[in-house]
Amino acid sequence: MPAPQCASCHTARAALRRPRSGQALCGACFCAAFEAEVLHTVLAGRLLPPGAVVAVGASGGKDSTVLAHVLRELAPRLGISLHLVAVDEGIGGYRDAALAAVRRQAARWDLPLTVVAYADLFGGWTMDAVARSTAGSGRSRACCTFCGVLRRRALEEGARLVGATHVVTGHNADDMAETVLMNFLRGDAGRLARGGGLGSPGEGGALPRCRPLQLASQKEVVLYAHFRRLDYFSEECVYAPEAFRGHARDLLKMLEAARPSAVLDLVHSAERLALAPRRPARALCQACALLDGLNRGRPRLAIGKGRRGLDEEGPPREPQPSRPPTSEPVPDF
Ligand SMILES: Nc1ncnc2c1ncn2[C@@H]1O[C@H](COP(=O)(O)OP(=O)(O)OP(=O)(O)O)[C@@H](O)[C@H]1O
Repeated sequence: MPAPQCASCHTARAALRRPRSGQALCGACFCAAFEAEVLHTVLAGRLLPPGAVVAVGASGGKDSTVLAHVLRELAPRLGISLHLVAVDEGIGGYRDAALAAVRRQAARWDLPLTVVAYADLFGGWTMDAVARSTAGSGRSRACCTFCGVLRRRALEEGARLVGATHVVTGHNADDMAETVLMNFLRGDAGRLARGGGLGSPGEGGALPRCRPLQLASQKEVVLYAHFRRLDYFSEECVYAPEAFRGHARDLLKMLEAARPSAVLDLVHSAERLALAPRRPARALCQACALLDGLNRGRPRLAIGKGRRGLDEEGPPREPQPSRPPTSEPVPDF
């Protein structure tokens, strides 16, 4: 049976059915619809005002590749300028190849690119050194906790370096729904309450951040990359396989099979949640608390598995001399 006609232009043959609506579209009309929806997300949420200098967190993966491409298409209408910021976490056998993809994108799209490295920002610590330091049971989970916090800080530093006024990341609806599930499963009411919405207005002096793809499904991000023939890096991080997120992802797939709207329902429920009162400011920010634990050779304390961790409050600690990760810290996992 021949493919139906595109429901939008009525001239080309449809190349896909949109996963959520079932609408049959040709590749060109699908890409135009996808871009229009991201434009709507940005305008309706007032995420990026005219004149904004936007640092795009560029990992080389499909989401940030699609985000950078879509924002480049929309930039003239939004009146914004873009700067790619890539973070080199120091993950051997993974990040170098991903960074090569970012460099190709920057050259092809004629966008400025700045690379910032954990090793330079965090007193010599790379993710490989952190992984060695936290080796033992639960190693990979700890890696993702450290990496998430440090990457957030690194992106902020990179964005400031290039004079950005806003930071955007490529998180899509599936990423957000997984995060909501993870926070529920961990009973982390504070993160649930803080994680909703399309971004943060830039509290505590931080640059405003947003996620323009937050309402786009992973399947459609992949379809957009396919029809726009985008070149991206698709391998999984070497530390990801045992991360807790994998369980949330499996659970989400089962939920979605039973209830196709489950992903967006979870995203929207998080937007409306206000479970926990705001926590008082910590003596140390998350990144500094983690680095402090690493430098003491006690990473377990920093992620909340010790007596006074990331999620516990306490009086400020005496500053410790920074210890470069040349010798193996005593693992306490
Ligand atoms: N090394 C990095 N440098 C700059 N930004 C990053 C980096 N890693 C992640 N990000 C930003 O954080 C977002 C979420 O990253 P994460 O790795 O959690 O998810 P992802 O779905 O695999 O994203 P992507 O497909 O873009 O890699 C990315 O889309 C990107 O904007």
